Amino acid sequence: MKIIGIAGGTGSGKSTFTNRLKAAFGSRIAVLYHDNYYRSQDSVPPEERKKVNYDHPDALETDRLVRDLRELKAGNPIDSPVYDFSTHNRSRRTIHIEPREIILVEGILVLSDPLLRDMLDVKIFVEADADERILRRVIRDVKERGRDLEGIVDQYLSTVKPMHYLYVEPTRSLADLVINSGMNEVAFEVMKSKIEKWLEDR
Ligand SMILES: Nc1ncnc2c1ncn2[C@@H]1O[C@H](COP(=O)(O)OP(=O)(O)O)[C@@H](O)[C@H]1O
Ligand SMILES: Nc1ccn([C@@H]2O[C@H](COP(=O)(O)O)[C@@H](O)[C@H]2O)c(=O)n1
Repeated sequence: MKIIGIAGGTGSGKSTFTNRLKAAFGSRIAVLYHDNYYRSQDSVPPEERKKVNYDHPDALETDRLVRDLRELKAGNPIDSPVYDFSTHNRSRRTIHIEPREIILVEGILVLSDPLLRDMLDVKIFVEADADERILRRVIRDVKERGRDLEGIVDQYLSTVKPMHYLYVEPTRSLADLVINSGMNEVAFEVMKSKIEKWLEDR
């Protein structure tokens, strides 16, 4: 089994790149989203949840993600948690994931944790200008994550932006490949060929 990590700032195009690879290989690839491992906040009142720093590594249960990857590597299925951004909490659902030859792990901080990073066979960092990333995030958070403009701006200035420069951006230098867009055709072809080779060699 090979594990590919896809990191990068919010709105950089991580999901875009991940989804293109997934679409090319279908059921031979499984995807684990680090976002699904945001900590459960059952005991935190809804108003308080909005104030949490979700861009700090401590907001994520990365040790559970590492355990799940180890299980998959050992040939065992896992039940991944599912996160609900509209309630800032884990949903009651889980996703059953069977071991696959290729696993993609996507999230802003997947290159930040040393244990997780050491499990990755390829480390990718997707970059995009900060203004483009925040503009994309505004549209996405309003349309898909139940947020309002004022809240998005407050959160961006108070936590998302400073944490990006503290924890996300420094992991760029740890990547094997830095790509300038999730739509980058050359990077897609390179990764597609690499995955095809892995699958042939099995
Ligand atoms: N190169 C691009 N050009 C235009 N829009 C893009 C590009 N890359 C991503 N997007 C759009 O920006 C939004 C955020 O991209 P996404 O891949 O979800 O980012 P991330 O997973 O890094 O937060 C999505 O609506 C996506 O369609
Ligand atoms: N309750 C939450 C949890 C996380 N976020 C934000 O999600 C961003 C990471 O996801 P991307 O798809 O944008 O990479 C991260 O920047 C967190 O701020 C949130 O808003 N609410």
